[in-house]
Parts: sequence; C-alpha cells; structure tokens
Amino acid sequence: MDIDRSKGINDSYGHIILDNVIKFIASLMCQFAFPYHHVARYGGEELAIIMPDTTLEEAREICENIRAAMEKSHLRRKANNEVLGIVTISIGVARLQCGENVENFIIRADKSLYQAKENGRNRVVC
Ligand SMILES: Nc1nc2c(ncn2[C@@H]2O[C@H](COP(=O)(O)OP(=O)(O)OP(=O)(O)O)[C@@H](O)[C@H]2O)c(=O)[nH]1
Repeated sequence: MDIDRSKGINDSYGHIILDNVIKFIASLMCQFAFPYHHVARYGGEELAIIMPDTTLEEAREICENIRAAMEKSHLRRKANNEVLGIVTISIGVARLQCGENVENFIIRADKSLYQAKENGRNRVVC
C-alpha cells in the first residue's frame, strides 16, 4: 500500500502531517484486517498486511474496504481544523504461490502496486 501523491502532502503541509496520515492509514488497516493478520510498515510511506489463511478474494475485499474508507475520510489538521483534502491510497495484492521465494512474492506485490498507480491511483490491483 502506498499513499498517492504523498510528496505533495509533505510539500504543502510538512512531514509531521504526513506522518500522522501514515498513522491514520495504519489504524484503518488494523480495523479492517482479520485479528490474525499482520499490519506492518514497509519502507517510508508504504505499509503492508501479511494475510495468512486468507483467500485472494478476501484480501481484495479487505483492501478495497481500506481504500474506500480512506477516500471517504475527510482529514483535518489537529492544530487548526484545516481540511487536508482527499488523500487516497493505491494497493497491490499478491498471493504467495506454493514453493515461491519471498523476494519474488514481494516483487509481484510491487508490480500490482505499480499497476494500481499506472491505472490512475486510488485503486486495488490483484
Ligand atoms: N512525512 C513522511 N514522509 C515520508 C516518509 N517516508 C517517505 N516520505 C516521503 O514520501 C514521498 C514519496 O514520494 P514519491 O515516492 O515520489 O511518490 P508520491 O509523491 O507519493 O507519488 P505516487 O506514489 O506516484 O502517487 C517523498 O516525498 C518522501 O520524502 C515518512 O515516513 N514520513
């Protein structure tokens, strides 16, 4: 999962605001993930959920719920209640294949994410 146009948020509002957006997205991910899933930060403004014992369809639905909840969230700055505007996220999903090594699995998840960005952002690609 990667925040769309996060550089613009940093440039307009500063790093602390984007840090708070990252925390908010992490809370949404924890809210929609199953209790036995693992929500993690993966690099700077990228987050990931490891979903054992989960079908691709369930994974897609969870990610779509997170994406939609983010799109509907009207984020405001705590300090002055200023509206940040709509912040969206793009999500790439991959299913670990039998016998596949982790590096390859991550490359495929990254390719899905890249495709989500290419297709216009604010979407989930499996
Ligand atoms: N505040 C904050 N900024 C971060 C963090 N990690 C990465 N960034 C910033 O996130 C931005 C990532 O920008 P890019 O990867 O160029 O992409 P983008 O602007 O999000 O655009 P797209 O991903 O193409 O939609 C950079 O400005 C980084 O400095 C972090 O932990 N906190």
